[in-house]
Amino acid sequence: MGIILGNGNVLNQAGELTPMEILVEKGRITAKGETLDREGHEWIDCHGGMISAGLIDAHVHLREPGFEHKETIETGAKAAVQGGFTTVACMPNTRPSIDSVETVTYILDKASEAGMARVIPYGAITVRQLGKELTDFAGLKEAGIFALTDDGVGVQSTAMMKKAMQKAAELGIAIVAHCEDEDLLIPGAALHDGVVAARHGLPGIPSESESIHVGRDILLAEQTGVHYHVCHISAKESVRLVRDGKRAGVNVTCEVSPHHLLLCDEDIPDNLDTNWKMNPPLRSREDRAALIAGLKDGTIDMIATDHAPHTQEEKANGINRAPFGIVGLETAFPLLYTNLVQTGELTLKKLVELLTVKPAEAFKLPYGRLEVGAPADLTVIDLETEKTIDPSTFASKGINTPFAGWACKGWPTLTLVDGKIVYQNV
Ligand SMILES: NC(=O)N[C@@H](CC(=O)O)C(=O)O
Ligand SMILES: [Zn+2]
Ligand SMILES: [Zn+2]
Repeated sequence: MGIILGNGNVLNQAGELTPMEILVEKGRITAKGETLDREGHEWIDCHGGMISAGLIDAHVHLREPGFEHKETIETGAKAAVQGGFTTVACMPNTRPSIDSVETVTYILDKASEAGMARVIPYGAITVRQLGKELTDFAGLKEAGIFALTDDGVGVQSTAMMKKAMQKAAELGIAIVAHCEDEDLLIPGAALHDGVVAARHGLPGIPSESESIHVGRDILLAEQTGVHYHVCHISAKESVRLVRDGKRAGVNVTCEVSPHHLLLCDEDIPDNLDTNWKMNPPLRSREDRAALIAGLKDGTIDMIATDHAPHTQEEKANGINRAPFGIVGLETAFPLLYTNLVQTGELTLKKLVELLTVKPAEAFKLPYGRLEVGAPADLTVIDLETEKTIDPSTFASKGINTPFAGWACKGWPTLTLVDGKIVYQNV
């Protein structure tokens, strides 16, 4: 017996929503058609929602092992499916960091116990993410890592980055970079080095602290031939460097977060609420415009949330001492749909691609496509009902978001992973 998703619509090649039923059997999509034979199958009413391939997030922090007070693999994977994400790639800045086969195995076991979203762990580039010694790339690959990154910190040494890229290229693994040159950081700086930091008399985080690493690494990627991916791109100069790198034939991709697309430093409230503190910081209005332009012209390959849960106590430490980071899994699609698609900045088709097939293509994942034969990772989204973002409804332990109270359409109502219903709210 299979499951038919009925009374739903899918995007066609032209980007129009057209009625379509989807049959799911034994974890795969086995048929698509305007009306399918219901005989012997369970029929689920999608209430006119959009049926899409499950969303993919190449950048989340699940905090386990070590920081279970912020999030666990179970709560994070549950937050993922509640947000329509069926695959999430989790970052290695845990304790211990994901720098050993044991920790990779631990995470994969916990994720399959949770039985929610697929969780694909990143391996650390350097041991304990200290930037001093490369991890065992081949061993980590064998254990099942998604790609390599030291996200949370930048790889400071150019020589170390070059060595990492050479080795990763040999093994066919991507190097994914948190771009931040610590030489250019002022301790305690929390906001972008721009008008808002200046108005508050605060030290700022300059755009060059990011873009210098982006430029350096694109040159190294050109040399080594590795697939190089830039995390949470935020500065207009970084976008330009990636655009030029692509033009020059370098194998470079990048992601942008929903918050950098939707907010800029001028939106930060005067009380300096720490839910507006994240790394990289919200940059200027011009940077935000450059990110949207980069999405439109294909320079930016995908949207990734950088879901970074922290506790209320940690976030209550004031703008200088609170940790960087905001949650994103449960608000990404509604926010982007409402504030980029409904406003006419992006088409719905483009938004869905940026969250499905584009990350799948960049990282050669077998997900993200609504095709017969593909794994049945599916998301149904209600594009009509408006609801207000309410952190008390989050499955995540983190409620650190600057978007509480925003009215949005585009809420996921049904999520299937591997043919199993893991979230349903209809
Ligand atoms: N983005 C953030 O502001 N914080 C991330 C670290 C990171 O993504 O660099 C975290 O782990 O909390
Ligand atoms: Zn980062
Ligand atoms: Zn991150």
